[in-house]
Amino acid sequence: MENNGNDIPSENPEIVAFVENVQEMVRKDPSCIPERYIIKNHDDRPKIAPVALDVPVVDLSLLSEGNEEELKRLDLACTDWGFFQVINHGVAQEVLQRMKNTISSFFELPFEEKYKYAVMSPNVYGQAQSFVVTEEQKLDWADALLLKTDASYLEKLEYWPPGLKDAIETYSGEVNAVAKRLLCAISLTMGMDKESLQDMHKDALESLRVNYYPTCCMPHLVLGASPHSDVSSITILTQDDDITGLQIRHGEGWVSVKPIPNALVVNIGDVIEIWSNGKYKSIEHRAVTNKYKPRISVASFIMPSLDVELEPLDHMVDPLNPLKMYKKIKYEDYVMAFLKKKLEGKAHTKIAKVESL
Ligand SMILES: O=C(O)CCC(=O)C(=O)O
Ligand SMILES: [Fe+2]
Repeated sequence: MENNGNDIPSENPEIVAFVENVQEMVRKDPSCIPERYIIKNHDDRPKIAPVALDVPVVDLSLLSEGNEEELKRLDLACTDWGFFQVINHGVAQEVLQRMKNTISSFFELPFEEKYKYAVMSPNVYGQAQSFVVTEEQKLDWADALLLKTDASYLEKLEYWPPGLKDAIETYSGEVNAVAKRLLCAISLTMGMDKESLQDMHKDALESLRVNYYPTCCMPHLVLGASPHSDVSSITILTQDDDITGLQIRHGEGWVSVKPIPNALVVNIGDVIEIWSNGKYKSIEHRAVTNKYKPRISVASFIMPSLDVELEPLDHMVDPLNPLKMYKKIKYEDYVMAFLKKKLEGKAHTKIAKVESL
């Protein structure tokens, strides 16, 4: 492993993730882009202004009232896009703003301060990729702070960077409430009782990933986040209002998710794709960088408990969708397999796919 002074020693040789801190690298020399970040294949390089289409927007207050038209909009969004922006979600603008400000302040701290959180398992701060499995593997132009935010970890606040505690606790409490309301609406659109998905998230896990994408002098050569789908049930994302960075696969190409101020971006994760037998899509997405301004995004992953056995729900295997696309797999095994591989689009979903498909 190359040592440039930012390497974080790790007891675990498997974790070579903390090779370099991108923010520090850019601070020292904004014109330097090491080989390991440059995407060789031209087709995989990001197009900064791809297809101009807007992802669907849904109104959570209407969904929670059971508005039929809005539920239909949600159903289409989950089927055709796998992504949607949520407005009227009830999270106060101040809560979102405080979260973003607090995160910005954290990333402005000297490296040595942030570094203290690098090895404080279960939370980590460091290079954005959790597992870098080969020396050749391309690295993402990003740093990340990973925090477990479900009830069992909220008690272990000593792991949390001071100053972030209050903002994150308030924010994740509110996001949790949004998640519950969304799970109710999605239960309905999947033809189940309102409480069904919530019941399937007893002892749910939740983790929060704060992504920090430093500026890059040649944004067309690197990716902030490599294409991947999330292993969650749903992911709820807050992003900077004035920078477009998230792109999702749609049709033949990539579509930018243009921020709507104070809206939350939600995507269907692999768990709901499996439960719905592929009707709802866990769509590949990636993040691009820019020359002008660092970008922050905060992703909350809502996940079932690790001992849940995933497989398509019986009623989702219907005459329209008669073949089971996924076999039974324990969620823990699914997540572990994901973590051991480098991010490669939807390659990790293969472990749950029925072979003949
Ligand atoms: O920064 C973004 O917009 C995307 C982040 C993301 O996909 C993730 O953290 O899983
Ligand atoms: Fe993601």
